[in-house]
This record gives sequence, C-alpha cells and structure tokens, in this order.
Amino acid sequence: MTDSTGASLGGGLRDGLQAGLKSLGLDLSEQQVAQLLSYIDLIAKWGKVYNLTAVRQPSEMLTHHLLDSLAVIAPLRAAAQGRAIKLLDVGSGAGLPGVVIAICCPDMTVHCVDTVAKKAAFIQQVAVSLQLSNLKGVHERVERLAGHYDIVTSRAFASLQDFVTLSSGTLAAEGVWLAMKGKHPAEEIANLPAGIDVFHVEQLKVPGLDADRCLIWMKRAAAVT
Ligand SMILES: C[S@@+](CC[C@H](N)C(=O)[O-])C[C@H]1O[C@@H](n2cnc3c(N)ncnc32)[C@H](O)[C@@H]1O
Repeated sequence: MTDSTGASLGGGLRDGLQAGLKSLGLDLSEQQVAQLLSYIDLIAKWGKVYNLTAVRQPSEMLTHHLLDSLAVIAPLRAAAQGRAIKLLDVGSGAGLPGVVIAICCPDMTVHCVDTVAKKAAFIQQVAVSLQLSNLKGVHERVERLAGHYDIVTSRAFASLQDFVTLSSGTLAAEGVWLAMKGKHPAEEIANLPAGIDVFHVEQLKVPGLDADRCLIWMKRAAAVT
C-alpha cells in the first residue's frame, strides 16, 4: 500500500493518478496528490471494518472511485467561479465524491451526509487524518436535514426524482443539484417532479474507465408570476 508520499506499491498508484489528472486537465499540488493517495489508503485500511465499499483493490479504487470522482472537479470549479461554496454530498458512503471535492477545492465547505453512522464517522476520521478543515461527516437521513447549500451532489445514491425530493430541504433558493450518473438517464429526467429544471447535461470521460458517465445539473424552475 502507499505511505503519505505515495511510495512503494503506491508508486504505481501515484503514476496512474498523475496520468489520470493529466488526462482530466487537473492541476493539483503535491500535497493534494498525497492526500488523494492517503485517502485510498484509508479506504483500503478501514473498508472492511466500516463496510465502506465493495471495491477493494487499490487499482480499482483509483479508476472506479478516485478518477470517477475527480472527473467532476473541473465542472464544479467552473460552476463555483471562485466563490466560497457550501456543498452537501448526499449518501456519500466512503466520501465519494465529497472527500475528493474537499481535497481538490479547499475553498469549498463540504458536508457528507449518510444515514449509516459508521460511514459518517469514517468521513470525520478522514477529515482529521488528512487535516481537511473544510470537510465534515454528518450522520443523518438527508430528508431530515435542513440547510442552505449552494450545491447538492450525489453519486450512486438514488433516482433523480428521489434525490431532488429527499434533499429539497437542504438546497438554497438559488442552489443547484449535481447528480453523477452513468448512461444518460432519460427516463429519470422525464419522471422528475414539476418545478425542477434540468439546465445542463454534461458528458464525462473518466480515464481508464470504459463506461458512460454524465453529470445532470438541476435547479428549481423560476416561479411564473
Ligand atoms: C450506493 S452508496 C453510494 C456511496 C457513494 N456516494 C459512492 O458513490 O460510492 C449509497 C449511500 O447512500 C446512503 N443513504 C441511503 N439512503 C440515505 C438517506 N436517506 N440519507 C442519507 N444517506 C442515505 C447509504 O447509506 C449509502 O452509503
């Protein structure tokens, strides 16, 4: 496995990560790269104890978790336009994509909510271990949470309909939802409740992953006066 510098077995992971970052056009500091590698280490170390993810091989974690989540960073940064965004990641599990966002976007405040206490505790542990003062794990069902988040994200959480309905109480009036999806979810879009506007669908290419990926951006439709 890796140490905090990504040495030993992590050398291969580090190379894979660097190649992926290049292909995604992401420029991260050495510290951020080291934090991403340490995060894989923490998932590998605590995965079984906390029952975090079915993906156990570090090389698979690199593509299926890290690079998949990293693919959202450039679109997110573009949306934030340098503003100090408050972001909620719903059903974050091991912290995907929330922890990756917290590492890559230190100006954003990232809360990861999960209904499983162990998973929220793991996020808290990651925040302490990686010294991420902008990251917090929240143990709660999202439908019981209230907030004014600028961006609410999810990955592998629920249908678009359930995602926006369950997290509606957490989104600021002018906030946006960002759902990470595989194939273009035409049926889910058609089933969205009235008053939800899909204003952008973005196709993604995840390095090393031969699979469809897209981002669905949604907001509340402006009320007709
Ligand atoms: C399939 S996992 C996805 C985890 C992570 N986002 C990922 O991409 O690997 C779905 C997560 O949603 C959480 N979850 C399910 N219902 C929830 C709810 N109502 N509120 C918050 N979390 C919920 C589960 O505990 C689980 O960790």
